Amino acid sequence: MASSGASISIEPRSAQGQRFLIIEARYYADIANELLKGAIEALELAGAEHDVITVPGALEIPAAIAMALETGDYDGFIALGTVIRGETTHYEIVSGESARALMEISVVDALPLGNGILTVENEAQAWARARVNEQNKGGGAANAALAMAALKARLGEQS
Ligand SMILES: Nc1c(NC[C@H](O)[C@H](O)[C@H](O)CO)[nH]c(=O)[nH]c1=O
Ligand SMILES: CC(=O)[C@@H](O)COP(=O)(O)O
Repeated sequence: MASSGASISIEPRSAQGQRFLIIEARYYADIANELLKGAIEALELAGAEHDVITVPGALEIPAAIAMALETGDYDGFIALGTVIRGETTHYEIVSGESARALMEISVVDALPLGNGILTVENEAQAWARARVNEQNKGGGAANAALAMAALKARLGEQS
């Protein structure tokens, strides 16, 4: 049955004139490089500008976004990192708390945010997800941020 309501697409439009901040945790530096490559390619393809800031680990990403928010310079955020399970319960803290804090800040502050923090069992799983010519999760996170920025702009136009 056809809907009578307006349809709001979240397909990214051209992001010309928009600026995104990539926050990358370089805990696993080589994997971080690949995630970053995918994210930058996606932003450039959409015509968006970007800055990159680096933090030590995934747990620092949400606070870095909170700090950057105060500048008012960004239309969206892309969180990149890799968390690999070790011997202890620390994995649960790093993977769960980083995701929880990202969800919280994105909802509370209505932020276009793509979560590209891999949470995996081993490096092989991480590489398969990071490689631009495989799962390209960095590009996927950037595309999610672009889509949400487009949605926010469209909803702003309607109000
Ligand atoms: N084990 C991983 C970490 N751990 C470090 C934390 O993110 C944090 O930097 C530290 O606890 C100091 O506050 N970070 C990752 O990004 N990936 C890991 O696998
Ligand atoms: C995800 C982690 O924090 C992990 O790398 C820590 O390893 P471990 O549990 O062996 O200390």
